[in-house]
This record gives sequence, structure tokens and C-alpha cells, in this order.
Amino acid sequence: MDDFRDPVIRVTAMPADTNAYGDIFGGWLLSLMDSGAGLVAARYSRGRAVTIALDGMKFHKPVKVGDEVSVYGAIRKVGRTSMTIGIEAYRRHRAEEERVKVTEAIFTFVAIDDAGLPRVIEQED
Ligand SMILES: CC(=O)SCCNC(=O)CCNC(=O)[C@H](O)C(C)(C)COP(=O)(O)OP(=O)(O)OC[C@H]1O[C@@H](n2cnc3c(N)ncnc32)[C@H](O)[C@@H]1OP(=O)(O)O
Repeated sequence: MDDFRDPVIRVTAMPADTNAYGDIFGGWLLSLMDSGAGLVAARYSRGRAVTIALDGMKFHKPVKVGDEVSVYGAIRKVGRTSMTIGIEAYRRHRAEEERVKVTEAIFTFVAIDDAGLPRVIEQED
């Protein structure tokens, strides 16, 4: 968790984000995770990057309205044009300290140029 020190996204889960049962909608969380991975990918590749694949998505626990939701992400692997990014989301009751992992997934992003074609990522040392 060392590389998950700071969240890439932190928001409050709101009533508009709920499913038919009153808990937070999985698609909302997935969208947050994709956005978080997109921030990590754009920063690492220093430019445009898009989602090409999503693996190992798991919803561990429900999120409730009013919870603080924090998305953490870190580069796991870098290829010629692609980046593999580990993403985890945590909930925290807004008035308590305990954090609980609610989702995890591995996103693959491809760095693209202005024409939308894969571009080579300059590797960091
Ligand atoms: C449809 C949507 O709106 S989804 C949301 C946003 N995402 C998008 O719009 C992306 C839509 N997809 C695309 O535009 C194209 O697929 C592109 C530009 C991202 C990639 O073009 P492709 O011709 O498919 O790429 P190509 O086959 O050269 O592969 C590019 C890299 O992705 C990797 N890759 C391809 N498919 C996968 C996969 N299923 N899982 C993991 N990595 C993959 C390749 O290994 C390659 O990595 P490397 O260069 O590091 O070795």
C-alpha cells in the first residue's frame, strides 16, 4: 500500500448515485475507478491515454450514501504503449475513522496520439 498513500480521487457518495436498493450503484464506482486510472495513466504517459481493458473487477462491500469514497491507483507494469494500473476504492463512514476496501480492479490504458493511435511511452528510470 506504500504507493497508495494519496488518493487519486476522493468524493462523497450522494443520493443521486444509488441503485434500486438504496445503496451506491456499482456503475458509479466503476466510473470513478476508470477516472482515477485515467489520471494515473495520463500523468505517467504525459499525454492522452484511454482504457482498453479491465480485469479482475470485484465489489467487496456496499457503499452507503454519505460515505467518503477514496480511489487509489498505482502503475503496476508499463509496456511499449500500454500501462497496467492497479485500482482500489475504500469507503469511510463520514463520521468515523475506519476504512474498508470496497472494490478492486486492474485497468489497462493505452497512450494515444492526437490521431487516436497508440504512441510509445517514454520509460521512467
Ligand atoms: C469504446 C469506448 O468508448 S471504451 C472507453 C474509452 N476507451 C476507448 O475509447 C478506447 C477504444 N480503443 C481504441 O481506440 C484502440 O483499441 C486503441 C487506440 C486504444 C488501441 O489500438 P489497438 O490497435 O487496439 O492497439 P494495439 O493492438 O496496438 O495494442 C496497444 C497496446 O494495448 C495492449 N492491449 C491490447 N488489447 C489488450 C487487452 N485486451 N488487454 C490488455 N492489453 C491489451 C497491447 O498489448 C499493446 O500494448 P504494448 O504496446 O504495451 O505492448
